[in-house]
Amino acid sequence: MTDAAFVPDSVRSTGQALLSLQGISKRFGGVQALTEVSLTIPEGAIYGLIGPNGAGKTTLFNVITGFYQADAGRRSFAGHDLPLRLKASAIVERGIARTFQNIRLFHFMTALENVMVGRHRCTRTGLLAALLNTRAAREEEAAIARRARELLDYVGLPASAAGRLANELSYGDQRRLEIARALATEPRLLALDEPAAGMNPTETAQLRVLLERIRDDGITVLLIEHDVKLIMGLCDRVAVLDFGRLITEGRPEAVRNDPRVVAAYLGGAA
Ligand SMILES: Nc1ncnc2c1ncn2[C@@H]1O[C@H](COP(=O)(O)OP(=O)(O)OP(=O)(O)O)[C@@H](O)[C@H]1O
Repeated sequence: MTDAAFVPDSVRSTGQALLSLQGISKRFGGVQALTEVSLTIPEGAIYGLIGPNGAGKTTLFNVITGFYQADAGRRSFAGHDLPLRLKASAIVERGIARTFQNIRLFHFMTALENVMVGRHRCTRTGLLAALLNTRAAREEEAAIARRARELLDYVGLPASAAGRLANELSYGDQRRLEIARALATEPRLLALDEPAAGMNPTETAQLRVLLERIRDDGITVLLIEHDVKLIMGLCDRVAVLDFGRLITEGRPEAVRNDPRVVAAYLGGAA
């Protein structure tokens, strides 16, 4: 059974909030996908979002990243209101970058070019300067390429991968490349939609090390993941959705033993 009066610890606590959601609801026709979800992601955390199939994880993720507009609720990011109507591109500009469950790279561009595309969102030189190939535009392009190479190295791709087409890379490397492209927008919150999906155990272990590094370098991480073992071992906090409601939220060891979570996953009553 869900507990409608549940208020997560992280909502009660003050300070350190990077992203706060209050009373977020979303309906698709006759389906109430989210009902008054409130949670706060503390800055500097790896924050996991789990729940059984159809619980509303992807919907909430899409609301956070501007791909869906919530019907009701409020949200704030880094102390500023983040209006529900903001589009995905505006959300990126505010400092939230995402990856996708099904890899969405530009497959016939090189790995380096894929990351440079992400970086171009942050450039200052205008289109006219780029077309005229001014010195400022050339210098900026060189700086973008330099930063893109750094990011490829940061996510663990070998230097030889930079010039290869994205679709020639291994699955695990494509996932890393997606993360590099998201990081190229210099986010404060990196939102990952099932980053370990389809990975073998070695790739998953490497991903874990990378995500901890990203967190330790000051970028907050949000992830949806079906690999509960990975979530429990990696996350600082975990939120659990069931039938569109937040049923519990807290440290992994507390969430793991919460009877509401056990019941949600087993499909029984708490
Ligand atoms: N675009 C949509 N149109 C209609 N219904 C939708 C849409 N997206 C999600 N839903 C419904 O909303 C509910 C929540 O779905 P959602 O995909 O958010 O769950 P989930 O927890 O991510 O599930 P899964 O783990 O299976 O990916 C489900 O009943 C789903 O069928």
